[in-house]
Amino acid sequence: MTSQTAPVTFDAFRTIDLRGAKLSAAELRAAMPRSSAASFESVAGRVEEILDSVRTRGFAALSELAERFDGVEQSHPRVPVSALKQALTELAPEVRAALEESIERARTFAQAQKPEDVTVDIRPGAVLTHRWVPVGRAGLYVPGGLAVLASSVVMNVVPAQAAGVESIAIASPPQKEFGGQPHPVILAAAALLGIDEVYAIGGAQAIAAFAYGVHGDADKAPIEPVNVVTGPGNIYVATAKRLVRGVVGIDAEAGTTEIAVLADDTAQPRLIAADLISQAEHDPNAASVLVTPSEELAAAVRAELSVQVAVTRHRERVETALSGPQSGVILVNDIEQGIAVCDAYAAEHLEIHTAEAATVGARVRNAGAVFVGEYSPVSLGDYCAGSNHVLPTAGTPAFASGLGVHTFLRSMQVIDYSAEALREVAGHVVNLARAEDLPGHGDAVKVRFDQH
Ligand SMILES: NC(=O)c1ccc[n+]([C@@H]2O[C@H](COP(=O)([O-])OP(=O)(O)OC[C@H]3O[C@@H](n4cnc5c(N)ncnc54)[C@H](O)[C@@H]3O)[C@@H](O)[C@H]2O)c1
Ligand SMILES: N[C@H](CO)Cc1c[nH]c[nH+]1
Ligand SMILES: [Zn+2]
Repeated sequence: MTSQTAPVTFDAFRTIDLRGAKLSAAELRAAMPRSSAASFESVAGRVEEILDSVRTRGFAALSELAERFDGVEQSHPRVPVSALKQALTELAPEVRAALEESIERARTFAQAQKPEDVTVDIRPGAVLTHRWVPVGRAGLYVPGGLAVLASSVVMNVVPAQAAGVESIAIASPPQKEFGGQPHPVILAAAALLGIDEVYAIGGAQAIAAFAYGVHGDADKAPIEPVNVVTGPGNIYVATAKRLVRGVVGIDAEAGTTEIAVLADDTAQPRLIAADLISQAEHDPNAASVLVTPSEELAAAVRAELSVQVAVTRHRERVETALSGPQSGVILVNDIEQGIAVCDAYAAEHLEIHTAEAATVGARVRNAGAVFVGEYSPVSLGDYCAGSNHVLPTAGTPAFASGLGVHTFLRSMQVIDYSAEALREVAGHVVNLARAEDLPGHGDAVKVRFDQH
């Protein structure tokens, strides 16, 4: 293990020492570093108010919220198609080339994810099909607060298109310096993917507009409600998605970014520090966590953080994120306990920097995505791996999945029995209906075979 030595170490990156601790599953989960500042509970009340105001007052509420949160005046949030075309024309060639590469890789992976329909002859003449159907309309959120994430256009749109969604709309916050439109690279990415329905709406209000729709009038074209809302965002966006779930489907609560790194003494502190910083720069509430049995590595990563944080572009944001209660080093006895800790934490991104990294990675159950070895950094997945960067956060990777083609598909069972096939099983249907005291069910089968 080599490292530049630094005069000071990043002491604000705190330690949780779990070596020797005998904790139940619930105690282990409770010991994980989490922020209460950016939690569902802390913002749910305010987000509910925003959702209600958009649901009940439509465009008037959207325009007030755009002024309050984004500092722009807005009469209608729809971005003209001409602005999308112009943004694409003016897109820097190297950014266009990078977006095209990102699209190409994401599309290859998305196409391969498409599930096949399954048809089974349960008995002669009794045919069942498990059919996959794309949702009709999807609303995709693209962040544009602290950073404008044009890459999230690719991550949202590509799987929706691969699934066959017919109607796709995008929302992203209005930017004051761009006349109240979303950032031009976001518009260009949408145009590159052939999307022409884009709204300059940010935060929880965008999720509300998609979930409930917005009524139009003589001057204002409506925003049609969608079936599924997807995409990443800050705590307001993630909370809004949880609250509208049920009115619409959602991908996952893809909220404030997290990275966990599981590492042993074969790891390079310089790379780990860079990766922790790369995700901390998303948000002051972002979480960067190192899980290791090596005190020496932990000290070396702290020293590297001191060096690298001092010169990073978003230093203040990164320092806040790294020194928050959601970040730090977790010391464990060995990699075995490290895996248990990573499963309890359930990070959005988990990097494995250990000997036999692929074998260790394969043993992890709970993570949004696993990045194996030192040449698979999260930044690669953020832009160009081909995998999707819209991933569950805040412990939800224990049950939720990242964005993919499946997000935009639902399955439907198709039942097709012939007369003979129904006759064969009719007695069992009648008997089960009788057992449930629902004889009408049995009669609905018998009537088909009654002589008139
Ligand atoms: N999990 C993932 O897959 C993933 C991927 C990319 C980014 N992210 C996360 O997305 C987030 C992007 O956040 P962002 O803020 O930069 O952009 P954003 O677009 O998510 O949020 C900006 C909007 O937040 C709203 N807002 C701001 N302050 C508010 C307040 N006090 N009350 C109510 N609403 C308010 C405003 O409407 C604003 O338009 C980051 O937290 C980043 O870590 C997550
Ligand atoms: N790391 C983010 C997911 O949490 C995705 C992203 C987009 N651009 C840069 N990073
Ligand atoms: Zn990122």
